[in-house]
Amino acid sequence: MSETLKESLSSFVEKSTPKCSDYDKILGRNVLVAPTEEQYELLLKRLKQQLGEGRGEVILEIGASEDGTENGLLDDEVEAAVATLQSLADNMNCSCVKLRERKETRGVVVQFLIRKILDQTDFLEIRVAVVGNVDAGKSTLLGVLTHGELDNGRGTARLKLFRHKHEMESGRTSSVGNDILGFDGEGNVVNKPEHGSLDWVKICEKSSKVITFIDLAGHERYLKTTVFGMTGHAPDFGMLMVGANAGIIGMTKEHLGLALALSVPVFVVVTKIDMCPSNVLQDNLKMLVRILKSPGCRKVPVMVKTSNDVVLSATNFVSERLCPIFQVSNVTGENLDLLKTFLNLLTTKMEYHENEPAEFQIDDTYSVPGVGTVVSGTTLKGVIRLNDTLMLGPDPLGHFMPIAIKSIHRKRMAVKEVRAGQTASFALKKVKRSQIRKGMVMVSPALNPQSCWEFEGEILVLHHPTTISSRYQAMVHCGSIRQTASIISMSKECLRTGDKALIHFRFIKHPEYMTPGQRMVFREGRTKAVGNVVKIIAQTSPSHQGNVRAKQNTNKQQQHRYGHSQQKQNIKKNEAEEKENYLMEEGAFEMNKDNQGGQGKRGRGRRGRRGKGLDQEGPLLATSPVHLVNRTTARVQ
Ligand SMILES: Nc1nc2c(ncn2[C@@H]2O[C@H](COP(=O)(O)OP(=O)(O)OP(=O)(O)O)[C@@H](O)[C@H]2O)c(=O)[nH]1
Repeated sequence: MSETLKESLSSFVEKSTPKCSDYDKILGRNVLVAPTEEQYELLLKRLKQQLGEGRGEVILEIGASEDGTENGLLDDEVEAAVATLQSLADNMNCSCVKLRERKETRGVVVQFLIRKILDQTDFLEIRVAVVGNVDAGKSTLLGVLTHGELDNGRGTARLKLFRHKHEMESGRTSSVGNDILGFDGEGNVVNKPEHGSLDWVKICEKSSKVITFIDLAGHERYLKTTVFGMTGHAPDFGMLMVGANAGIIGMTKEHLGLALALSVPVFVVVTKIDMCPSNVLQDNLKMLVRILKSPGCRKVPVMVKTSNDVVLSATNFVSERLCPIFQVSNVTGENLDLLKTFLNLLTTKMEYHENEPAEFQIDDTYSVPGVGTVVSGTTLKGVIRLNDTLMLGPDPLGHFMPIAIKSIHRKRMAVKEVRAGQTASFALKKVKRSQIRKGMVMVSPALNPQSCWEFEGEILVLHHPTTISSRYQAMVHCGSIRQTASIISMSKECLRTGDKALIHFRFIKHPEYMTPGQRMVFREGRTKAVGNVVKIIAQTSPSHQGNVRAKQNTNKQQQHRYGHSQQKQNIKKNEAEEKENYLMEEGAFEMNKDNQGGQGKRGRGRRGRRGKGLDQEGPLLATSPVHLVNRTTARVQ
């Protein structure tokens, strides 16, 4: 183990290791060597609890003494302890894989990965949001990891991941993409591309753990999409990418700040070490460590250089505070094995409640030929089974409608159920894609879901150039909700950077489904505030503006349903409007410095109508059919 890692961890581990009096009887070096019956039962109970906390896996150490002195087991003791551990693992239907062994004062201390053995259609799921400035090498690293082929330094690896024609042409990611990396029980990568493409079903069948990378755009103009990826896709971890030669530039700090604000634990991957002079690399690493340790971040950075470091940092990566740093090359492959081992060992401590009524947040919708309307998203609570009836909503009037789950896919694999913490897509019957939008939910009828136009949030302003006061409007990101809201009132007269306040918000377009305690981001351009939803304000009649809008939308829906003579025309009009709304949402009509062409005029018109305070960024998504077609047929999980 490198000295720096040892030093950084020693103080940290002591503070973060929980002491639990219930399990006093199973502490100590020898407990696994010859446990009594009572101890064995307690060990089993503890293992069950740890597996539950780690969503199906845990790293255990044998041979460490209670007080840290006289560590280590002798050869025959190790044999006995391993036999006990194996028996405990068998009892819990788990695999038991040795990770590393170290010499201590008395003998050896060994660490094992205990992982639940699941059937072919089940696997552990970890979501990693990939962030970092443009050109940091995000898409390239994902291409290299998931396809097993190194990059040539000129972008060959990333081509496998781009979804849009304009991405191929510009080399820039613009949408939220998903890529998966599967590990079998022994920790081997199972991804095997056939003719350049990956069969997700095969990967999932062979995997006991699947890492889903949420590939987010690095460019500032796509910040709205990046924030949506971080809030709406519920990542367990953030992988912050930094180009070795460029260092902390552009959006790197913004993305790090976002992960911190959303309490997503972060690890850093420094790429391009093959092409960076060592003095530049050292300077950039120093700067990175300084930023991570700064009062704003309060992280404990650790450089991961050996496989021992990997196990140690993965074992202690239970807290948001630790921040492992990897230095890799996508061209030579240096240190990529360390990163892969680390990914295999990642376990989330996020709590998911399977016993509560189901809640599913929708982050995308699709029209799949021959299947119909499909929604994808994350199961936040409970278990959703085939043929369950859930309440889908809220619609523009704030209502929910019952909807039956006709088929479920996890990572494109047909399954019978999904549990809290897992992403999935559902094929829905008798509902048009145009009736569903990102941010809607599907929840158990037992929750009797209510929508809200207004809510209260406790907010900390991270950055604002001047002051925020009532009637200020900005984008609320909360789960997969992404809608402009205006400030009705605040507990303070005005807010500046660093101020905290209780704020009463009102959505401007339609009601949403929210729950107290949800994390939220309130932002416009570089203005950023974060906080929690504290109160949902039940409201029987929405605001006037909302009411009119809601009525218009409902009328359109009724016309769809009852098939008036103008039905076809209306459908066309609705579709055109929906397309326009979508493009408007994505900022395609907004003016942008890089594009002063035909769209600009339209952009000004839109901007004019949308008024002050709306999202200022102007991603120039292609408005060509290519983009729209791609979007519609984008990958379904
Ligand atoms: N020499 C070298 N080049 C790399 C490495 N990683 C990425 N590159 C190159 O860096 C360029 C940018 O990589 P991308 O993967 O597109 O960067 P990105 O962070 O995904 O950029 P956005 O998608 O726009 O956010 C490409 O030309 C890659 O070939 C590396 O480790 N070494």
